[in-house]
Amino acid sequence: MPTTVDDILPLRIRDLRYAPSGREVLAGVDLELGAEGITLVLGPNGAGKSVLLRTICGLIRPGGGHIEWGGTGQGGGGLPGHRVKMVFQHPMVLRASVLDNVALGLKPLGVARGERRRRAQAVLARVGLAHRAEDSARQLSGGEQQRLALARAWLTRPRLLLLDEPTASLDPSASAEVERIIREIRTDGTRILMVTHNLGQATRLGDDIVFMAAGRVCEQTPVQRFFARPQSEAARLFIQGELPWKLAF
Ligand SMILES: Nc1ncnc2c1ncn2[C@@H]1O[C@H](COP(=O)(O)OP(=O)(O)OP(=O)(O)O)[C@@H](O)[C@H]1O
Repeated sequence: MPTTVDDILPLRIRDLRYAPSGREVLAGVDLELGAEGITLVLGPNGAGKSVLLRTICGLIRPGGGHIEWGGTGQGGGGLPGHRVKMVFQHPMVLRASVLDNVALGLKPLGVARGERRRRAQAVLARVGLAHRAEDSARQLSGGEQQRLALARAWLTRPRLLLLDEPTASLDPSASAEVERIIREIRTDGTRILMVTHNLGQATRLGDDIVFMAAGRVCEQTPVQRFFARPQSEAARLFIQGELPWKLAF
């Protein structure tokens, strides 16, 4: 039986460092992501969670360390193109229709215009925005814009999706809808690494938790064990609401 070599996962990160102007923002991050599931990144403000995601997707160049993509054993830190996508707390929305905003995701892949629009329409139906396809994207609510951003990322069937607080500005019902979409994207075969400050959301969505403080990963633990018996003192204080809002670097 032929074996498929996964060019993205597992993802192995070793001793990742980033110190702009000499201040350590990532102070030696070790992390491993297996082939499936949803990993939630928790930690206090300033822990380096967003910087870690931006470094993984190539928006920030690390000062040191190693990112190894996939099961080939070949590392080097190069990003394997469109197979890794990131969605931000405030999504980028162009002055164009909802459909064109989503179809845009397929343009770099050389997909013909008609096919781009057909696939965009199909993914819009999956995020509940099919009826808004021809509306101006800038007229969408915050929750709808976030669903648009998820649709644009989902359209390309990424192997790994990085989500930086995608529900931080949303009300509970809009958040619940985004959580439903995230679960569907995962079921479709996309690995998810997501930052959140919402502990309820972490228990609802997460398979495991990566807890960060002061630019390091303190622990990576299955979700139920994390909340019942965190391994690190920093995580225990964080769960109890007693960790200082920002740890000194
Ligand atoms: N592009 C950047 N270049 C240099 N420093 C940065 C950059 N982005 C963030 N920082 C700094 O790195 C530190 C960690 O920021 P980061 O946004 O990763 O924290 P976070 O854990 O995501 O916090 P929050 O929960 O508040 O979003 C902060 O002190 C921030 O000012």
